[in-house]
Amino acid sequence: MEKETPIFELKDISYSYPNKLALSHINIQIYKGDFLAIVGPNGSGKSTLLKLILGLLPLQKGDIYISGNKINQYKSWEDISYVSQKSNAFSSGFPATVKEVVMSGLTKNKSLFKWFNKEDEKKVDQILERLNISDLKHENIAQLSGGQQQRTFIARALISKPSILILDEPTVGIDARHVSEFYQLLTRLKNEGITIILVTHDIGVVADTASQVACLNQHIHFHGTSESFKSLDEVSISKIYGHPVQFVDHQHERSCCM
Ligand SMILES: Nc1ncnc2c1ncn2[C@@H]1O[C@H](COP(=O)(O)OP(=O)(O)OP(=O)(O)O)[C@@H](O)[C@H]1O
Repeated sequence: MEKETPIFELKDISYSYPNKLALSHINIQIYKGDFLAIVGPNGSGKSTLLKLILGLLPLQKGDIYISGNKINQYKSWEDISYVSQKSNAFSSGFPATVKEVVMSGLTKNKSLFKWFNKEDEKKVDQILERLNISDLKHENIAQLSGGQQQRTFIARALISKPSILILDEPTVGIDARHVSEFYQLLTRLKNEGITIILVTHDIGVVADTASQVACLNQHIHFHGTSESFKSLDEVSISKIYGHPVQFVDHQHERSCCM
């Protein structure tokens, strides 16, 4: 049987900022339908890795292939949606409603100067309903809570029906109920066949939600199924994090204290 082409293939990637080595010899393959959680301590290179995958930083060493094409020859960027860590950092005067922000997610599929139509309005309504924020449609984005803003940006990322969703710490500042709703949404999206790459600090939750976990700290220290990640002991995870990690046993799940 012919081997499946990975959606993303990173070959021996290293990246340095002036005076700072951020990533060293990264090799990783991500396949269609994978839900990969990338975990690691602060400053371990997670955002840098995402930015390289998205072509937002230039390659210095190594190669990245997307669906078999060298990254600089890849053309179907509209298939990839990205929600950045700073998406919900707004100044209070930012003049846009939830509807406008979500609709702007359709612009990458439109030719310049083409106005939005009734069909686009319908898409906005559907995605707002799906994320349970229909009531916020005409609210000013800057005046919403962090959790509401986050869901608005997820809606914006999803409205163009991407086949790949990349999220950088989307649950920062979100309360526990919304975090749990958010992971249920990701599980649904994964079941629909969307490939998901998620950078997060929620180790306990991702181990139960993602299909694969990669532990990054300049190098990839571990990459495997979430089952094999869950079987790692405190000593192994502490080594990855570079400081002691203690597991807390809740009734149904394991979480981490760092
Ligand atoms: N623009 C930059 N210039 C110089 N150094 C940078 C720059 N961006 C990141 N770094 C450094 O590179 C390293 C990796 O940063 P990166 O943001 O990728 O880590 P991270 O794992 O995403 O961190 P966090 O969990 O805190 O968001 C850090 O030491 C950081 O200080």
